[in-house]
Amino acid sequence: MGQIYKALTIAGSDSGGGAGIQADLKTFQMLEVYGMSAITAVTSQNTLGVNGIYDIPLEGIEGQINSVVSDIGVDAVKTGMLSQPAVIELVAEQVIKHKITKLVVDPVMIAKGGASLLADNAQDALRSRLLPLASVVTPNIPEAEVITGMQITSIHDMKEAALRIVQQFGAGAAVVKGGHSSGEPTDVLYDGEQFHLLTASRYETRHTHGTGCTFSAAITAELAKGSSLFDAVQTAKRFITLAIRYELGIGGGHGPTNHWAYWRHGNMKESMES
Ligand SMILES: Nc1ncnc2c1ncn2[C@@H]1O[C@H](COP(=O)(O)OP(=O)(O)OP(=O)(O)O)[C@@H](O)[C@H]1O
Ligand SMILES: Cc1ncc(COP(=O)(O)O)c(N)n1
Repeated sequence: MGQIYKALTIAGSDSGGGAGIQADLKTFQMLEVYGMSAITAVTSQNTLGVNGIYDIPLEGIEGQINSVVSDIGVDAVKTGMLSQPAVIELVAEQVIKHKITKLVVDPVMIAKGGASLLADNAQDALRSRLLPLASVVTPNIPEAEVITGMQITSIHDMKEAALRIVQQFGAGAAVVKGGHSSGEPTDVLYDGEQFHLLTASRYETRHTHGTGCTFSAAITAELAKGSSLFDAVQTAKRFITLAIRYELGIGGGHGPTNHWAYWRHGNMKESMES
């Protein structure tokens, strides 16, 4: 079987299977990384929206992380929905305690349907406790605006926000995602030294539930395998573009992306270009 690479996601459960823990584990699996989870909250959710949020007690979250790390070990970790300031605090402590060096922080704040997945009073904890530990942070445009306090209306602004997330808040790198912009969905990576723009075609579809989770999980999987940050982000961009392009068309609202697409269509050269 060769070497087994391992990744842990610390995030919320999406009963509908398109975002959160479920999206992360499907993505890890497709990229041939062994996936593990520490669930922070259970959501009852489908493509129409979030119907309920049930937070897991702190000792339960800590127990899941300790169980996994102490026995199986992790090559990379990602965070998603962290829900409350105390959860952020706990995760930061665990990252330090377990000497996690490859940490992808997806600063999940609001679900596509509008439900809040991060308490308003948790934003400070996110900025001060978690961002300095992150190898890379992956906000969408509204999240980058909340983190930096600046308005983002152009690629120039996206670059400025990515720069601030690194220089002001201490993250190793930042990718400001362009899914919420108009026009091509260009993502801006600042790796601490230079900017890289990652562009793809925009597919007009309502089935974009969990795009951010899937993208950041793909970065995590590639980092777990030892890829450079730039290569990991490039692979993740390809993974999510194909997952959006080959939509499944499930559910009456914002349906999930297609986590099989990279595997089924990823080796077709033209699949990203047409
Ligand atoms: N319609 C689209 N066509 C192609 N790529 C897209 C589209 N929408 C988003 N993307 C890409 O998907 C990735 C995720 O970006 P997005 O800005 O949607 O994240 P997000 O809002 O955090 O996602 P979510 O909250 O749904 O999990 C980025 O690489 C972005 O460029
Ligand atoms: C448990 C969980 N985590 C993350 C998201 C964000 O995904 P989206 O913005 O596509 O709803 C979500 N809806 N649910």
